[in-house]
Amino acid sequence: MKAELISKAYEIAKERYAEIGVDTEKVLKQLQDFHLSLHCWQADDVNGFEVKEETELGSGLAVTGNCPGAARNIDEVRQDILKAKSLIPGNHRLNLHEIYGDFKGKAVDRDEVTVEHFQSWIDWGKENDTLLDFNSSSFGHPRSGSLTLANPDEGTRQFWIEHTKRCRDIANAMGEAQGDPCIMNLWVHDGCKDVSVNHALYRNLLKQSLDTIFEKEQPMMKDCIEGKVFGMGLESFTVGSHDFYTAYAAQKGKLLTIDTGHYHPTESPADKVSAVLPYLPELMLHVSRPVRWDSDHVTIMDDTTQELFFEIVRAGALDRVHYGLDFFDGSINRLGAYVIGSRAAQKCMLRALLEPTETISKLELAGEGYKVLALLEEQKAMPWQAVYDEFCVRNDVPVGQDFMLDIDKYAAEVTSKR
Ligand SMILES: C[C@H](O)[C@H](O)[C@@H](O)C(=O)CO
Ligand SMILES: [Mn+2]
Repeated sequence: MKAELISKAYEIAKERYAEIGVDTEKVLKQLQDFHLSLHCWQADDVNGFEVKEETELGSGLAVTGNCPGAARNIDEVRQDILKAKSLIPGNHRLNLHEIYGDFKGKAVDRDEVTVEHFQSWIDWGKENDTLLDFNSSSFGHPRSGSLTLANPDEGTRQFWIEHTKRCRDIANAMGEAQGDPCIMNLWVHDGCKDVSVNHALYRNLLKQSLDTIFEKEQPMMKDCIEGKVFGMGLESFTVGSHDFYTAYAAQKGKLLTIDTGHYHPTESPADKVSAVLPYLPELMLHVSRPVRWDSDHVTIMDDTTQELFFEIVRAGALDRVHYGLDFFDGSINRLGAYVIGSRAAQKCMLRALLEPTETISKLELAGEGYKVLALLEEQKAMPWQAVYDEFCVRNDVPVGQDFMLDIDKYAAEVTSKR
């Protein structure tokens, strides 16, 4: 795209926004401070680096598609993530699952993992100016079954408690090493495929497990807990539902993870922001896109995502939210998926930052209903894209669809040879 054209369009956009009281230069600074946490698992279809017998992902999760070029090892995941980062404006964090440890070809069971298995990631983060976040991994293991932390079997439950405690130690060490708290997410698939009568038992067990896991103070990490409406093969009941974790987080001062793919089709994740923030310290997002039974399609600028970012900005909660991504699609170019999803999340944030919220809020409080509607409608066609293009230019990344050229080149030179 022609640099001159982009700059002209931006200058016009800047004036248009100034007319409604919005300072695009200030917004560009805010967008620069908006850091996504890129999920490592999009690079290799949630495979990870454990030495294991071929196992299906399972545990309520599934990745479909066989687009060639998936990363096959730690070097390829790192290479792809750096490539993705070079095509996404701004600087972003990396979100690691425990199964992505540097196990060096050795079988390390989940209750044996230590920070040593993540030392090379910590070093990589430093070398590449990338802060790390972390996740315990309860899926895709011979002991995953349908119940982990809520399993009535003492041995199985203790195995997963030990795993999760170790993950907190690792997250805390990451936080210490990077001088910035590591955000550690806990999601377990625990649930039932069919009708069951022991819901209270499972939930009490999950609560007890969480209490044990969280006993140790870990100052350089933050715990977040993520509910889900159902998982594949676990359709009838989810132990860690949204209500369960919201209540737990409120009582214990933990962060709640809102995964936009984890709710009923007509339930609004955006509406949860102002509902839970009076009770919770902070939120973690997993920005994704549900399509029927799948919760993990690539993020796009759909209404759900846009509304979520509007709600965060309108609530004045920008610095109380952590912005993780959580989609995985093995049917399209994986690097393309990273870039499309990340840019879509940024654009939704940009549009929210460009809203003349104060003006609209005053009109609403003055009872000027039609003007509120009118201004909100007008925002939809304001030239926000020109501001995003300028953001790309200032960050020295391809503007608009030009990133496809880089992705095709990378596919030809790198991923097609895998
Ligand atoms: C890899 C998983 O998607 C992730 O850990 C979890 O956050 C989830 O959303 C499960 O549906
Ligand atoms: Mn998630």
